[in-house]
Amino acid sequence: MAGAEWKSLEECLEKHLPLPDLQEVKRVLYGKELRKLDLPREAFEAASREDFELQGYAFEAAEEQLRRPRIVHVGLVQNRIPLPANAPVAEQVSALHRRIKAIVEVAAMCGVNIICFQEAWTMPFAFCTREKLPWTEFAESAEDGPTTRFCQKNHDMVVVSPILERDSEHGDVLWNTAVVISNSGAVLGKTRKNHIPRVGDFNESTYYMEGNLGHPVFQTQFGRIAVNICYGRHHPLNWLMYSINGAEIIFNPSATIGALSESLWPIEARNAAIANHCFTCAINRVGTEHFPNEFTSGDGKKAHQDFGYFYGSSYVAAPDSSRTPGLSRSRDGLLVAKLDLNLCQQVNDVWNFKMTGRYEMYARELAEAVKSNYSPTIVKE
Ligand SMILES: NC(=O)NCCC(=O)O
Repeated sequence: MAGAEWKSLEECLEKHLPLPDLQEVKRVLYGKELRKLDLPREAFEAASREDFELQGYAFEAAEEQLRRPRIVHVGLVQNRIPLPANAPVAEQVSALHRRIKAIVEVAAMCGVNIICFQEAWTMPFAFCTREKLPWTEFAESAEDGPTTRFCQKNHDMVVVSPILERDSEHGDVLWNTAVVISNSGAVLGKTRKNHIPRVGDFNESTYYMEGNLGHPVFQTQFGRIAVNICYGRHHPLNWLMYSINGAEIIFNPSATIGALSESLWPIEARNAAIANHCFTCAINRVGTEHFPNEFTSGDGKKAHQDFGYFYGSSYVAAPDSSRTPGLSRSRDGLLVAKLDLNLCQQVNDVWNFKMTGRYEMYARELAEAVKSNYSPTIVKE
């Protein structure tokens, strides 16, 4: 499995395919070609100074007679942890705040309205270790913890800030949470990871339970948004419920490694955008994180001190099946995408998945299927 030395699928295709083949391959793999955004020169200069990748693409919709275009610029941030996982907790958090501040400033230059960071962005993804300290010390209040206060200084942007939450008002319970901060600076609300992985080194059930807040959708000045945290992307019903509640953009802040999921990555969020007539934004962290103590995961493999390679490759997908190229597999990056939310309804009117979804039939059948005395309908000779 390639690490940082293999830069991206896109770079590989561009290097090896003759132009006519490249165009057809891209048409099939990425849908209709997106226009590159003309981002300000000073944004590229700042990105280069700060050593992160900056890319921008526009998703266009047809002109309508009765509705004006509903334009929103989203920003997706992927990054490495700047300090090693054994550095003092407060120093790690401060270093991540500093890193993200530099990227958010460039997002502001690019006119980003809604920005989303990666899953548990204030910490190393330490849940593989199953150790409690020091990792539980990274947990903070969603309402007024230091990271939420940091995100409230936000350049008139809505900020989606996925953190490890400590809910001190309710038994000090920890959650995997995304806080949504309005562009006014107010905390609009929070949402919690609904599906907790029990796969490979992803031992997250040691730290928190499945989310108990359902599928909230946040009405922002720029559109209705929802957050489907990482492993939730493998669950089509999770995407569906955010969409049924009216989400036009669903963010998927993640932490996932190449050996486990890289072949699933380009498919799942993109399929969700198609199936639910909405935009989806898939974000993954970058690099290999090393932990002080060895751990095993009951899979017969030798004890090890790292998770494997987080392959970045963040991208945005649209309801018409088009998608941006991914950010690189190896560098920190900011992906800016200009969306016209009118595309959601336009694609809905063409494909009618909501109208043809037969949800009442599935609701009835699922209500039966979850009963303990259910026997599956199998017709036998
Ligand atoms: N963070 C997380 O839920 N990772 C699980 C692995 C995956 O979904 O690819």
